[in-house]
Amino acid sequence: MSKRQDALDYHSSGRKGKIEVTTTKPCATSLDLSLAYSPGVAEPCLEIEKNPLMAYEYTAKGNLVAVVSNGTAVLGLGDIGALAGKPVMEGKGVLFKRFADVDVFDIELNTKDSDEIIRTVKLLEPTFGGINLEDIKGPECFYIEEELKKIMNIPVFHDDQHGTAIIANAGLLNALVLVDKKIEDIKIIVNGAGAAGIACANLARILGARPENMYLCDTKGVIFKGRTEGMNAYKERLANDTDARTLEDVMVGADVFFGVSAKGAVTKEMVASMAKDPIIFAMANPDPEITPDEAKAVRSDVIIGTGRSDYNNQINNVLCFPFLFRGALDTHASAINDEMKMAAVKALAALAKEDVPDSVRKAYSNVEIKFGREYLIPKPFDPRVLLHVAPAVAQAAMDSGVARRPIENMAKYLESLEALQGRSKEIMRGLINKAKSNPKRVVLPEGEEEKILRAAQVLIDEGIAIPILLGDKEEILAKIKELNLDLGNVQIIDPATSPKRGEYIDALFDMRQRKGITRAEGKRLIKKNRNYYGAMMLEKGDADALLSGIEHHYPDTIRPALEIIGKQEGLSKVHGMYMLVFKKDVVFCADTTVTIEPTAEELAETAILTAQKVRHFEVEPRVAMLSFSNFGSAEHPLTLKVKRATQLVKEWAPDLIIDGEVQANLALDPELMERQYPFSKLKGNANVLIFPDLQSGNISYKLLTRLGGAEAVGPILMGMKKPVHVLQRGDDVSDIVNMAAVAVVDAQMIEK
Ligand SMILES: NC(=O)C1=CN([C@@H]2O[C@H](COP(=O)(O)OP(=O)(O)OC[C@H]3O[C@@H](n4cnc5c(N)ncnc54)[C@H](OP(=O)(O)O)[C@@H]3O)[C@@H](O)[C@H]2O)C=CC1
Ligand SMILES: CC(=O)C(=O)O
Ligand SMILES: [Mg+2]
Repeated sequence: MSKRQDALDYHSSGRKGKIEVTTTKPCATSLDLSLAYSPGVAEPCLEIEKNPLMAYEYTAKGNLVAVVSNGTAVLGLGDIGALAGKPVMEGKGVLFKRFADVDVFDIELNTKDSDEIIRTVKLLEPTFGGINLEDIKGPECFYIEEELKKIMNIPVFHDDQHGTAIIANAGLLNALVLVDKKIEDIKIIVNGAGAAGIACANLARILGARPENMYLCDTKGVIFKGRTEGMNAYKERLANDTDARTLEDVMVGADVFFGVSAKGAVTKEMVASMAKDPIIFAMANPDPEITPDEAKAVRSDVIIGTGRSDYNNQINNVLCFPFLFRGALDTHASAINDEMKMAAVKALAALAKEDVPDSVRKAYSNVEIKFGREYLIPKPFDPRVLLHVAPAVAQAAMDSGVARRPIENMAKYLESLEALQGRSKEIMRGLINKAKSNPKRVVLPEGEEEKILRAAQVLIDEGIAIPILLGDKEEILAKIKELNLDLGNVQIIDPATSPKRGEYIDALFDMRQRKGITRAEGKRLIKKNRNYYGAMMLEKGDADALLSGIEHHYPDTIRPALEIIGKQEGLSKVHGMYMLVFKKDVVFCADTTVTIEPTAEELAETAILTAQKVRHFEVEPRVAMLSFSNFGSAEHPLTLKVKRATQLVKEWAPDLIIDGEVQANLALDPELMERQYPFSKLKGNANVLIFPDLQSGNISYKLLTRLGGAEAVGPILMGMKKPVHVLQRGDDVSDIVNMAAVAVVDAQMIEK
């Protein structure tokens, strides 16, 4: 199918268009109706009448942005009219929602009369927390924005001007670092002197570019002092005192080209005439002024970005407006000012220099992403952009006095932004904060693995754990250097040469001599098998937790821990669970990894240990003992086993909220439970699901991740004497960090 057809089908398949409105409150009963609408709704109305700021409390205003366009400069398609521009405006709504959870109404206005637009938008003020002007052409856009800013008390921001300027200049600052040039010295060409061009030029000047080194061009060529054709006050202010008349003229010796004009406006010859290490941001959409392939064909030293997502270095305002508005809305800012824009430039530029998480690499087909010529600015799917840009903007709003609701606790604010990105972040953040309150030593036997080293960096930077790396010291240090990490004085131990190896060999021999291990074999295991060395460190108190398995088979990792550490006294087995995170829910599933056919006693043990572990996550467990029967509805040895296990849990842990045996749908439907089985102890839907055997547990959690879209954290091992967790092959850095936090909190509990 053609790309054109793909795009048309994308827009027309299913519900037409790209957006719909959903509600945030229930409206299922007549009580709901009386609250949502008459008579209840009168109460918030009266509160807002008394104090208009209460609209932020009782309505969606504070998170609602109008994307307003008259369709006169839709991408680089030009004046295609308000209606034809609607797919782009809906698209902006999708991006606002996807990247920053900002709600949008797109408003297409069928007029080219600037004053009519101003009047209309002003009248919309009660509805919205902010106004994002989009694809309104220059020079009208300047007047419209300036006037609206004067008369409105909510942020008004023309995305094509400032969003583009912010991202282009953030990219420029980083590109200049790479080519070792100073902004004061460079010659900059801006092609296109409309909304985007004028704003890009103005911001570059604020950042230090010299007016005499900057040349603007439009359809009539260079904008020079004294030109009369096609001029306006905004072009006039940036006119250069020059004899050059064409783009071709000014491109000679230029260091930087900003293209915000039209497809194909730049030729290969022009690129060839630029200075050494030329920087080209060909930002026209959907087709750039010149493609990266064309530019690279004539200049191997070029650094190039485009507005498109299918090339490296996407210089597009999508990287700005969702996050900038997030910070502005969260502070109830009355405006988006220069300080906030500058904060966004700096935050974006700085973030590109940081190490990139695996989740981002995965979203981009695992390509290596590292600050450099092909990665100047962060990627839109990098979840850290929200966490860096929104707080920087919010802080600038507060510092510059436009915030009407200052953020009192930035750390909490950051957590709330993480929560926007999913429940897992929120729950994991709780656990990570617990870990940070008293970090413990976590030994990582796979010390030279890249993911382990990157995870160690996060653990150190965030103060979650004190990593100890096992492996060849020289090799690990070289890898740290190659990855550009800074692990400070991280402890690195080579088991082959460690002074402790004798003591550990003796201990292993003592433990295992009657279980078939000779002294020579003990020596080999401690020196050569780092999982044995790591487990022995834990046993001897030289580490507080062990985390391994990223490059090993599960049995190879767990065996040394079972032999050396062993399970807790009084337990029949160790048990394994997964935390499954859905958009709105979290469930904990066990046993998903260890015991194939548990007895009733073992099942009861799984339930109790899982409930205990769930409390580490600050979640109150509600346990369902799953089967294919509801409270005796089907009598069979398998259902009777679950029934008996439930009774045992009730005896052994009488305070636990638990019931069974139940079918999965009933466990997750409190209304049905209340209606049909009002006697059940399980009130509210279950968040801990105990499966009757390993087959059902393992199959279910895998189905839930595959078909249900759940994110899985685990396997979390329960019942070991000391904290040991097994990583999965293919785990990301964030998975390793999460499991380290789990291990640290385990270690804290043991200390208590
Ligand atoms: N990557 C990104 O994030 C963004 C990219 N853009 C792109 O920038 C372009 C302009 O958008 P915007 O500023 O909003 O539109 P405007 O209509 O406000 O401005 C367009 C400007 O480009 C000039 N122009 C048009 N064609 C040419 C050409 N062949 N050579 C030189 N100048 C030309 C026009 O000249 P004149 O004044 O003589 O009419 C005008 O100055 C679009 O392609 C758009 O997609 C815009 C915003 C963000
Ligand atoms: C990206 C954008 O806003 C534009 O091309 O108009
Ligand atoms: Mg636009």
